Amino acid sequence: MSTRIAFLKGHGTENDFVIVPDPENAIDLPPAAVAALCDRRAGIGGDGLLHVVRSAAHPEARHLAAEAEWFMDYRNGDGSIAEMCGNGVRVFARYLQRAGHVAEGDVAVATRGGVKTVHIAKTGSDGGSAAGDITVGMGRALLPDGEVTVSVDGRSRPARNVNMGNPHAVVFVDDLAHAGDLFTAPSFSPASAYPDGVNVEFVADRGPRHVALRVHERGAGETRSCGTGACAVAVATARRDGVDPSVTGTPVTYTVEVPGGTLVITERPDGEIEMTGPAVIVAEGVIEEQWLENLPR
Ligand SMILES: N[C@H](CCC[C@H](N)C(=O)O)C(=O)O
Repeated sequence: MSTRIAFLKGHGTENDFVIVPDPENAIDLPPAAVAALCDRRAGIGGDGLLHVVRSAAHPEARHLAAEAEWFMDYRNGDGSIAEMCGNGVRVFARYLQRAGHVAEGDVAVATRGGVKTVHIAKTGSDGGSAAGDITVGMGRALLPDGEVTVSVDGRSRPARNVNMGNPHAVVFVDDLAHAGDLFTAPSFSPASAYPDGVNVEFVADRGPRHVALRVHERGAGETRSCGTGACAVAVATARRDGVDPSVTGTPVTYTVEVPGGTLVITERPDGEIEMTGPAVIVAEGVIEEQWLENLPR
């Protein structure tokens, strides 16, 4: 009799995730297994997978256990590992709340990009789909120097290099259709700018402090939303607009429309970036361990 492993499905502005609760880090999830679970036909389907592990039980998070009881072991849908996932950490917090591990209010979550503070507002009657339910302290953006270009459909455009713990290239366009079909990853130059690949965001203005984006995510393809990408876009747009809260001493807030909804990003004078948006648990079920064990390794 095979063991049945619990999973849940959730999303934040339609960036969707398979959630695998595994407090003691007992479930082996090699890249091929993650890719199979995230497969939208032969598996459960998701842009990524959130492996829910106690920090003390994971070699990469043990040193953070005193600060954050839970570690978000984030994987991209192709099985690759990313340092951070902004929509994912909101959905992760929603899972912790639903499972009774945390109440509404503040919770610290360990990630490969450091410990993030998450504030869970009182869940609305709609189960958390309302915008503005969960706020994440995303840390500071790094804006490395050096020219970067991104090419799609044979046209190169300048891009702003922004690191949110994971790498981003932000391209300003007049029309989001200029991003092309995004069936394949845009190319970038110089190759040295992103030795481990990059998340590419195309941004169009929608009004004062209001932009819209499309994104090709490293390890996932075009997604309906990217939380770290929305933060990178907000900071790149602020700098394009000549705004730097560390200089003005005043926070700046951007509304970022993603194909799957809306995220609100605030950059504070100390450089901390806060992202607010919804997070919804859609379903729960079981994974047949026999199926998981028979996957290619
Ligand atoms: N694909 C990204 C990780 C997920 C980021 C995105 N889903 C987010 O919400 O931040 C990367 O490889 O860096």
